[in-house]
Amino acid sequence: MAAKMYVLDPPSSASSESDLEESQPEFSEVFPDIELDAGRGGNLFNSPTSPTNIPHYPRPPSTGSQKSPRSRRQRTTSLNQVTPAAESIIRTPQRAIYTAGRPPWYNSVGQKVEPFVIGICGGSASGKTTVAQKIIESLGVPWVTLLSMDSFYKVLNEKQHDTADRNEYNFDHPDAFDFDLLLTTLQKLKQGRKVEVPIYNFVTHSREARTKTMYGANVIIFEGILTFHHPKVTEMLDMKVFVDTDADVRLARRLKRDINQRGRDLEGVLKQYINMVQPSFNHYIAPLMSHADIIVPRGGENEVAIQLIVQHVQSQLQLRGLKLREELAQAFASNKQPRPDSIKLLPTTPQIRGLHTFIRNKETSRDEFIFYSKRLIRLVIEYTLSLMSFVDKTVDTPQGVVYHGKKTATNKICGVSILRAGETMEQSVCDVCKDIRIGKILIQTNLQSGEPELYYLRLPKDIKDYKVILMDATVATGAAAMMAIRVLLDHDVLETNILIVSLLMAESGVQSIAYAFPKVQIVTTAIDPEINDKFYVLPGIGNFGDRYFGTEPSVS
Ligand SMILES: Nc1ncnc2c1ncn2[C@@H]1O[C@H](COP(=O)(O)OP(=O)(O)O)[C@@H](O)[C@H]1O
Ligand SMILES: Nc1ccn([C@@H]2O[C@H](COP(=O)(O)O)[C@@H](O)[C@H]2O)c(=O)n1
Repeated sequence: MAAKMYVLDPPSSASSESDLEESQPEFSEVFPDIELDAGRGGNLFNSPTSPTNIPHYPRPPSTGSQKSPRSRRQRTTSLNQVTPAAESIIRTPQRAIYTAGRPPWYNSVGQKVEPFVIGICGGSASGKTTVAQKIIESLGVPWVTLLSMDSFYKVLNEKQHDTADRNEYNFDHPDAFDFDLLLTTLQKLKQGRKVEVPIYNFVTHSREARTKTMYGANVIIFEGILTFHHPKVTEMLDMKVFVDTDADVRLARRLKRDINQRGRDLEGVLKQYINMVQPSFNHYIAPLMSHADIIVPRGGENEVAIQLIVQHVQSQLQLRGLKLREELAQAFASNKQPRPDSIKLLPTTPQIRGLHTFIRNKETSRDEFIFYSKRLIRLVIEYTLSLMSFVDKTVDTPQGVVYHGKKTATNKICGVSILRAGETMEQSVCDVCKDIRIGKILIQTNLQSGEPELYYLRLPKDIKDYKVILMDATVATGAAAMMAIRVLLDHDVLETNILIVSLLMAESGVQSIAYAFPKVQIVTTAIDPEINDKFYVLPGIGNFGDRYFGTEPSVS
């Protein structure tokens, strides 16, 4: 399935422009197009509808200019985006759901697998962005981050602004760029972490107030006129591509683009080109060609060169590729390990076994299934709270007598549900933690690869300061739970501050999580011994989400 390029405004899948006036400042989202219902976290799924049974409404192809009802304008700003697969957008009257997600970017021991970084360098209007778009289209991987060097133009002072307005400021000199910011941004992206990328406005020669939130991906493309200028940046590139297009073609394209899109006039473009763009190209940019692994003459129309690049990237991705679930399923299957202390199993009382008997019974009606699941959820959530640190608190009773009590050491507790099944646990956590904030992570299984993929996330912006109760109804191989934990760690949540909470876990899943993330507490009401070749827990409860939301496939 080919990933298609969509330039959205608000932007495409994994990047979001965080606009100070317009966005909700308390939450950051990966897919801002998804509209959540009002409330603490919003309800992504109006049960019983699941994303898999909502019809697909592919988005019509974009022309490349960013358009939304919020701000319709021509592209005057730097281009940074992460691409979703086009066919994989579900549109309902209320919301859009992206159904192509990011495959695991970590291995079976929880360590990150670095993305493949392609650097594209070349003169202005040589076709760098076009080449990048074509690579993305052909790559067929669902999650690619495209970072543009334009975002890192320095902020100008008043005098420099006047110079720029007279077309006399040299934007083609290395000094025009903030290489420090560029370096840290690229480093963070390469580590899979969240970054805020400036949005550059070519009309005003300035950064916009809003930024774009971007995440590392399996492939990162970084393009710009001086991509290979800084040795530390060049070091980070796994593949260096130079787009070599004739100067007259570049000038012709630039004239058209700058007049149509960047608010310039003919005279100004020519003046800037002759005095700065051309000399800087000859002096700084053209010599960078010697760093390139591949030179692409003529740019985007050179299909052969683009296919060669794509084949190389695909083979590199395959080398790093993961059969994560399979690996996890086998990791601890034959190798019986003692359970680590981080695993907190509720005492297996007759009451707990009784509740399990209801929800494991295939004859249990949906109504009863929901009722008894809710009871069990409440117990596991209360138990989770009992694992928090408590401090002494003394109060006066209405009788004027002192009571020496306790209170939780922190009020900064946040719930994060792994959609869809984890959402069933939200109400319970809201019932026991007053005013708790709820985040959401949508992870689904890719039906072709069998691997979990990250589709959407919405987390409180300051989540790093919180203890996080991460909720999923069941854990089998642990692949999805590990993905969610990885997301939290990438948002700087401390491993010691994460508790993964489930009704039922498989022994090997528990072991995998505990081994990969030893400081994460794992809380559950039962641990089953096996998983089958479809990665279902045995004896298990079947598909919890399907039974709870009533979306079980009908048996004819
Ligand atoms: N092969 C091509 N044929 C015609 N126009 C092109 C071609 N490649 C790029 N362009 C146009 O030239 C301009 C600059 O291309 P772009 O890919 O944005 O270059 P860069 O990123 O190097 O500045 C854009 O307006 C684009 O539409
Ligand atoms: N305020 C600015 C900033 C940059 N430029 C020109 O943009 C060119 C780089 O962008 P490409 O998309 O062409 O790679 C560069 O050559 C600068 O001269 C500008 O005109 N105004």
